[in-house]
Amino acid sequence: MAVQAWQGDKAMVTSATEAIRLIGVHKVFGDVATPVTALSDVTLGVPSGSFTALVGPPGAGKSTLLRCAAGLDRPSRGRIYVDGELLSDGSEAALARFRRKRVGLLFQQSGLQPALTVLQNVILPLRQAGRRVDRRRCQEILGRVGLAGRLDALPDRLTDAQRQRVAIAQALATEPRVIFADEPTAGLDPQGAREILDLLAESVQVYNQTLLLATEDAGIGAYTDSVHSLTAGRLSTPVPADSTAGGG
Ligand SMILES: Nc1ncnc2c1ncn2[C@@H]1O[C@H](COP(=O)(O)OP(=O)(O)OP(=O)(O)O)[C@@H](O)[C@H]1O
Repeated sequence: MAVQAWQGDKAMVTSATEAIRLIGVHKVFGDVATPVTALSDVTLGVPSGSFTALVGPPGAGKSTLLRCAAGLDRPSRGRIYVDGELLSDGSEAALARFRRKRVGLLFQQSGLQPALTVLQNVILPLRQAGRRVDRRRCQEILGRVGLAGRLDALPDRLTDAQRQRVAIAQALATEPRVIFADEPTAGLDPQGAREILDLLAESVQVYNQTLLLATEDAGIGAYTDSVHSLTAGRLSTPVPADSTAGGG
């Protein structure tokens, strides 16, 4: 098991089954005169192989938490472990390497390259990470997200939901252990949103990945293993999926 123990933290339970652990994470933006506290003493464990949601209103700190956990931003205080690696101490170069190799990012805007086809967009992150490109596998992933017939299409010929499917395929292609998704269904109609969430839930199972997803949608529990609630930068007790989804 690649996950190291969270040693030195006597209060924490050592766990080899957690993909993400935040310990006492604070994040303050702004200067000393006008600080904005985005995260306040957040401690959170996300089990390996789970689909975990972070729910909260606008400004609650969801994006900040995801950005810190994905190594895109640094906490002001506290420690973050992802896939057994302590992030908070890493250099910029080490963080960038970590992101390319271990983390998948799925954000509101898909960030697809408009001049590249669907298949080329899925191959791109592999090339950027210096990885061997297995076109057959990329095609298989695109088939799994329902785009087998659109491999050669350019992004502007797709619907919003299809573009988000390409972004999911991109996130899956590099085989990250952990995927961070920030409002991945924003702007989609209810049917499109349901399809994307079903797809993400299925991908977590098929590829045995860990997904931490931020949303304002309190109904997310129907898709996830657990839901954490974030309000004004503070986390409240997780809600077991059984109590929100009727055990299904
Ligand atoms: N780069 C930044 N500089 C200053 N303040 C920031 C910055 N990023 C976030 N904040 C502030 O931190 C707080 C949390 O913002 P964050 O975007 O993490 O919340 P959120 O729950 O993701 O909300 P939303 O869904 O609206 O993005 C807010 O008060 C926000 O204004």
